[in-house]
Amino acid sequence: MSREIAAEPLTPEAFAPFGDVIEARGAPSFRINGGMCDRHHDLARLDFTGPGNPRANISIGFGRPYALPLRLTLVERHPLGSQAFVPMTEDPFLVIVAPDENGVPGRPRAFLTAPGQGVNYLRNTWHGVLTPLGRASNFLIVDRVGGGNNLEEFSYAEPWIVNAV
Ligand SMILES: NC(=O)N[C@@H](O)C(=O)O
Ligand code: NI
Repeated sequence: MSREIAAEPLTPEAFAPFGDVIEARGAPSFRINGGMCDRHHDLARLDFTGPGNPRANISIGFGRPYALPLRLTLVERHPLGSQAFVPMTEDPFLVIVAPDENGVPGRPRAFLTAPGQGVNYLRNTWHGVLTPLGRASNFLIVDRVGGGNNLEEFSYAEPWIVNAV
């Protein structure tokens, strides 16, 4: 079995089992501010649970770029909360997810974002860490603060070679 992973274009349909694509696509949900603003509403399934009064947290991550092809060994998941990354530039980034197979991640899938697309990982979804491409850039992060352990990491025995052709 090849350990080469070719990135796919990020689409809501393909990504749906893993999370949501955050972007202003198609007609707006509705207009606000007297018609001066088109609102694309309720784009992500936020989900925070567990001990210690969990709540949403907004942060900014200054992500440094990774070179391709990427040797992927580490994926992680957040059992107590969803996690969203929205780029603050038009630069693409790599979105890596994997199905859960009895508690361990299976073969990863990689998606390349179109300019401006962000993602929301559903709670407990295996994913690679934030992987900017191109320039170092800021990302808005929406995830969980609260009690308990919200990070589970897994290292594959052999690396996957991820590329974006
Ligand atoms: N820890 C953190 O803020 N980021 C990671 O969870 C990640 O998915 O990049
Ligand atoms: Ni994460």
